[in-house]
Amino acid sequence: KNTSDTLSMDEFLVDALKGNVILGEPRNLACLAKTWKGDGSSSKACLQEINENEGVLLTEKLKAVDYEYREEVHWTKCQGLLGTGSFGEVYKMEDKQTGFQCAAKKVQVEHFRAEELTTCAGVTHAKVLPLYGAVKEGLWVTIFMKLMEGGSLGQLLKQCGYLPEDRALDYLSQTLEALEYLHAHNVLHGDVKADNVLLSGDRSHAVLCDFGHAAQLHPDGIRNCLTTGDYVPGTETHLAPEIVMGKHCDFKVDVWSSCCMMLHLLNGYHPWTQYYNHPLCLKIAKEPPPLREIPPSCHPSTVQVITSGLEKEPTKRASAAELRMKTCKALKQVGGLKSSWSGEYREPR
Ligand SMILES: CN1C=C[C@@](O)(C#Cc2ccnc(-n3nc(C(N)=O)c4cc(F)ccc43)c2)C1=O
Repeated sequence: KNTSDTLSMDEFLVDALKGNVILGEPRNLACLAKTWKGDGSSSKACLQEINENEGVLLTEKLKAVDYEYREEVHWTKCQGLLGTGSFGEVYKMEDKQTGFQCAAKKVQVEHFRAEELTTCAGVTHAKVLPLYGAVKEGLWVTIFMKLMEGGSLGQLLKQCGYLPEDRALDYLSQTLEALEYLHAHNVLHGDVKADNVLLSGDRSHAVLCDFGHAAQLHPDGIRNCLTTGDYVPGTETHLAPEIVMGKHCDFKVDVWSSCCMMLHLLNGYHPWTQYYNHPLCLKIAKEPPPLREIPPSCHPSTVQVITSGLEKEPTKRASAAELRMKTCKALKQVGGLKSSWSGEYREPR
């Protein structure tokens, strides 16, 4: 089918989807999500819109009833808040009909970015959090996703201070696997950090989440400047120099952030914060990369990994694929994954 047919097919589909919740495909959700732009002034929202319920569910475990899927009617939050993502709160939820439990992130329509869904819909990778669907109900967008019993790496760090080198290398390697896949599919994550890495119940598996800052970069390499348009910068301590300087940005910004996360895992605190006050972006632009924050106890190959990922010049910085290989080698050099979860607390360095 040529593009114009496909476009009209998508437009036709969106028209059919408006006002309904169906069991559908990722591309249906991606098309519908693009119509969920907050017009910025909820006063315009007429009564009909406040009552509107539409969306696409991607798994049969979440069952719409008569083309509706409403909170407290068809699904309900259970227990408390799991965490907070970019512009949203995350809850554990249960489908009232099937009893299936998963996680749900609620975002106000005016803060919703279609990229949060268009970049991860249809993405299937062992290291990326699976999307189960999304519905709009009035002025809220609720995004459903797989429940990760181990919580976030950020929460684990708060519990145990900082991680042993082998554990930190293992989580960095899994994060780089996700980035390698996303970058190969022209998706830039935009907010790589410990809070956005979720863990399985036994903490052995990690998945990358939170596409609220993601961007689909055009493969023809047109000048991508993340500080224009509706890009919402990620976490300040993890921002790459080219972002804070408003320069050309590409996938390498995620590699820089992943090594800022690595310093956070190894030290128990974000980089820059022990040496500088806010606004940190001026220091990130001016100062050399924070290599002095690498713990002296680290193996030389671990130092090499972080050094390659914290190159200020993006063209000299390692790609996610290159850094993952270096990280796997470093993990072998330190003797592989040995440290157990003894639950001991390590006072941040
Ligand atoms: C595929 N997809 C769809 C929405 C998404 O952009 C997100 C997110 C997000 C942001 C922050 N935090 C969590 N978060 N999720 C869980 C969970 N699934 O169990 C969770 C559990 C916690 F303990 C803390 C934060 C948590 C999830 C995305 O990636």
